[in-house]
Amino acid sequence: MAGELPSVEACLERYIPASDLADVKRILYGGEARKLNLPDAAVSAAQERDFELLGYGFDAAPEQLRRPRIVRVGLVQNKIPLPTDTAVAVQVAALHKRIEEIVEVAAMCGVNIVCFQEAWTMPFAFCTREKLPWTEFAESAEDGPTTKFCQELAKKYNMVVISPILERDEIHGGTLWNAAVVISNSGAVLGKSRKNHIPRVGDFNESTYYMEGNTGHPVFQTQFGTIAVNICYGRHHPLNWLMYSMNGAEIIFNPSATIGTLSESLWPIEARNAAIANHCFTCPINRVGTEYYKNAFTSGDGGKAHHDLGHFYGSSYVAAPDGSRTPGLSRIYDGLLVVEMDLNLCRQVSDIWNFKMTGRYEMYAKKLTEAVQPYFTPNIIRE
Ligand SMILES: NC(=O)NCCC(=O)O
Repeated sequence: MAGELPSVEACLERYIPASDLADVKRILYGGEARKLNLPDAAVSAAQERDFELLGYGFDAAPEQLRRPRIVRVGLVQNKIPLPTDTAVAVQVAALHKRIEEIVEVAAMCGVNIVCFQEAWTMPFAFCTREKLPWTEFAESAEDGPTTKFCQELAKKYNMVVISPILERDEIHGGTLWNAAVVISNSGAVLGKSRKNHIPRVGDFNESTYYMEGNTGHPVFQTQFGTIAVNICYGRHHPLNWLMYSMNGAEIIFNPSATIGTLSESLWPIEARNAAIANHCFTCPINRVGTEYYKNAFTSGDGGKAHHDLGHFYGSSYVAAPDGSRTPGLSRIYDGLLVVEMDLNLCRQVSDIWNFKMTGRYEMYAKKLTEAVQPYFTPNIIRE
């Protein structure tokens, strides 16, 4: 979008004096992330295919009894390639094609686990409150065309694929869900994780389409690490992150769709804080671009009807358990962020900070059990 700042990091690089830049990065990002050497073929393919390609690495200290557990994750952010009034099947096919060309580059970069953005096969059309044609984008998580497409990618590239889609569950009355399908590198569907928290903010009218998820906090044991998916608005709920961590997640992906005016100042904080609080890696991903709808819609606030939800600001990044983080991908371009991580860092940081040992979970569990009762009285001490 014309006039949008391409990237905060590029701005810092350009305007902070060289003598101060290392300190600024240490304070803002927890240090200068190690740059990955990505293959020339991948760099030129990304250029030809018109997307940004960045690579960083997080290291852990060598241990005597455990070998390093190195994994490469790939975070994909993209615009919708076609106008929102193009035929549904044509839009889906164009998105499959776009993702295929990005995943091919991810494979060249040695990515083991790739994750796409929330509802990646469609425009984020829930703002409109119209049912058709948007509900036609919904597919079976188990054997829909997008899952089949991702299974082929997973087998071809020996890669775990996380595919967040609008799910139609035919077995339960054709209900709709916002779900992430997790496909093993063998090509088998490992399972799905449904979005637990549905936004009721601004034009994010998702509650018109689907309900809060009923799959809890599943964690998937893959060949490359133990992973979970906390979809978008769940990012604002610290206990949601905690529960994935309680189930043993070492990497929590956060595929999202969110806009500048609402959440951009929260974006660098929430997932990074979750990585710190839970001794794990977190991977927030956001789409890019502004999606235009032919029929105007209102926000129910007396304001003018409008044709778009706002600017999706990308800025996908990875945060590590020690609180350091990579720079973000661009705010406006499609991109692939490749991040190498040694999962041994999770336990190493846990042994330093001990949040799992010092957390007073019993006390919280007891009080929360009381607090959700209708006749709860808060413990306020007055004079
Ligand atoms: N997709 C979604 O849940 N967006 C809500 C806005 C936000 O969480 O920033």
